[in-house]
Amino acid sequence: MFDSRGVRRQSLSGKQLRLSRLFAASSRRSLVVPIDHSVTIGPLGRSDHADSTADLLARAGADALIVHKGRARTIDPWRFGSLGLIVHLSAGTNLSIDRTGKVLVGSVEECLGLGADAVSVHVNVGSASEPQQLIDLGAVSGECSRLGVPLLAMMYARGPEIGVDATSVPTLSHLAAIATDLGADVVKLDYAGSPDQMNEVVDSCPLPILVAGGPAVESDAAAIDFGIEVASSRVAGLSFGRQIFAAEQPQHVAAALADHLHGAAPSSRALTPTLELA
Ligand SMILES: O=C(CO)COP(=O)(O)O
Ligand SMILES: N[C@@H](CC=O)C(=O)O
Repeated sequence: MFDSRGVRRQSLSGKQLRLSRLFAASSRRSLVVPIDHSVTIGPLGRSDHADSTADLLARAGADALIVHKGRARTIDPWRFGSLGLIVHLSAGTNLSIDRTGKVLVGSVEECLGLGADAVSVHVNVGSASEPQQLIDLGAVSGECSRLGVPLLAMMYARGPEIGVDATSVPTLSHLAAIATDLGADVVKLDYAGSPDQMNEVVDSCPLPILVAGGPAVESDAAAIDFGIEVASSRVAGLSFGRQIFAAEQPQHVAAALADHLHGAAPSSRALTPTLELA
């Protein structure tokens, strides 16, 4: 589409518009903070922890929070003035016989009713229930396309007999390919171990990649250094949960990472080509 001056204008879809809210306009990069761990491991703090975490993330300049639907209702809506809301649709617990099993616990429509900007699904490739988890990813991506809602796929190689290195370039590229093929808009992966190796994964994948933080490191400074190292690759951003909410000073770590990402050179894969707005 061209305007009267012959300048090409991208016609917007709901999915593209919502997706653009999750990335900083300056860098096209994103700091997303998941706090969806409580279904798996139990409470992450006091009863108001989700609200206080959303408050500090908004102050720190993070781009979005990932939380389950019921927990989202414990958060003051005013926190979401600048902070995006991603509602997580997967659940599984560490008390289960199948600790890598995941089931869907909500619908995209329900998340829209909560005000979500996007939804997320977690898939453990290699789990005994991998086939059902793939069915669920495909079904949610279909619903997301119909309703114009971005889908973040959290892809991990996890299972009792996983016969590959879960963070190798081939494995991470395979996980990213599954997310791409089944219709996700953004994929979250473990770190490949070095910026060069992460760039190999980026080069295999048309989707923006966010890197997960993994278990909290021993100091806030180490968490920040780790995030800066990851961000020196061409990934679209960070999805750091425990590195931030388990930090001694979560707001300090989140602010340092958000500042770094937003001041950094744009990632070439930060947004899909259809998201170039002008
Ligand atoms: O899957 C996860 C949260 O959704 C794990 O995130 P972290 O490794 O950053 O804690
Ligand atoms: N994303 C995980 C929770 C955090 O570790 C899940 O869906 O189980």
